[in-house]
Amino acid sequence: MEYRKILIKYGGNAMVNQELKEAIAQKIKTLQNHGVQVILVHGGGPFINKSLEDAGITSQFFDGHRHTSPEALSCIEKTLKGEVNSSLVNLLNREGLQAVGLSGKDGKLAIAQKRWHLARNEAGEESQVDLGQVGDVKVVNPLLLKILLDNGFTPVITCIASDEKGNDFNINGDVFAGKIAAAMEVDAYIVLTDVDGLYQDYPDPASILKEVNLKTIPQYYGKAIKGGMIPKIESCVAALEAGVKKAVILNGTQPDQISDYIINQRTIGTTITQ
Ligand SMILES: Nc1ncnc2c1ncn2[C@@H]1O[C@H](COP(=O)(O)OP(=O)(O)O)[C@@H](O)[C@H]1O
Ligand SMILES: CC(=O)N[C@@H](CCC(=O)OP(=O)(O)O)C(=O)O
Repeated sequence: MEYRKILIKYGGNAMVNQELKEAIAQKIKTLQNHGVQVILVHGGGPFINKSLEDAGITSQFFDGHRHTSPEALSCIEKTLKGEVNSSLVNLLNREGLQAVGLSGKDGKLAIAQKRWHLARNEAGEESQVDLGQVGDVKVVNPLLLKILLDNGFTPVITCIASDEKGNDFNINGDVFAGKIAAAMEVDAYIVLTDVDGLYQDYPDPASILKEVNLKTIPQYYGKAIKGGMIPKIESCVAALEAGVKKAVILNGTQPDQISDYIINQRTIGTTITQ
């Protein structure tokens, strides 16, 4: 298949060092040279962990979502924008791209709403968890991103957004990326993390599931799909259900996987199929 427009979600766990981030930036430039428009959405979990620790703020995860107090949110926003986003924009610009750093707030490209998280215990009982200032994406306004892409700019977007009243929210990077991928009607949604894909028996890499069908996903929750994999898979499902043709989880610590998948069309990673 021909890829004209793709969204890459770059997870913080795959931003291991500067060389690796540079290699990812080079791959994005290669894709652009091949006529592929790229939207880059990023998180930065390990960088946030460090900033919160330095500030003496503790945080806890529920099914891959970080409970976020107002005090933590301020620290998270500074880290994602001032540290992670700014560094990625810089690396892409150095490769010769024209990168534009954004969050959901810019041009109101994503409007958030508070997330009421539904947690399930081992007995299968559901309860609502208040995650504080954690949001979901309510609406995406694609115009700004279209204008940027059509004029040769590379949007680099981090997962902070406000609701209509201007309240700020921390949104899981995968959840945020899946919604943008859907609204931008990309040809492929690529999730870069620090493992080769979804493993049936984590952490055994030999147990990688090469293909998982939307219909069979529910049987993996609580088994293969745990922790950080929950929002990743959920975001792939959301993107596919909204019409995105391909969703795949690749290993961002092996940057060649990006060109292998998009340019050489090799079957790698875990593909979530319709
Ligand atoms: N079945 C599984 N297969 C692969 N990874 C898994 C699985 N279950 C949980 N994980 C964890 O999910 C992590 C990736 O999610 P996350 O930590 O949120 O990364 P990122 O920063 O890329 O978003 C992996 O590093 C791994 O520890
Ligand atoms: C609500 C929530 O969990 N927000 C995430 C945002 C960053 C993120 O998702 O980073 P990765 O893509 O590296 O995992 C957090 O605070 O860690």
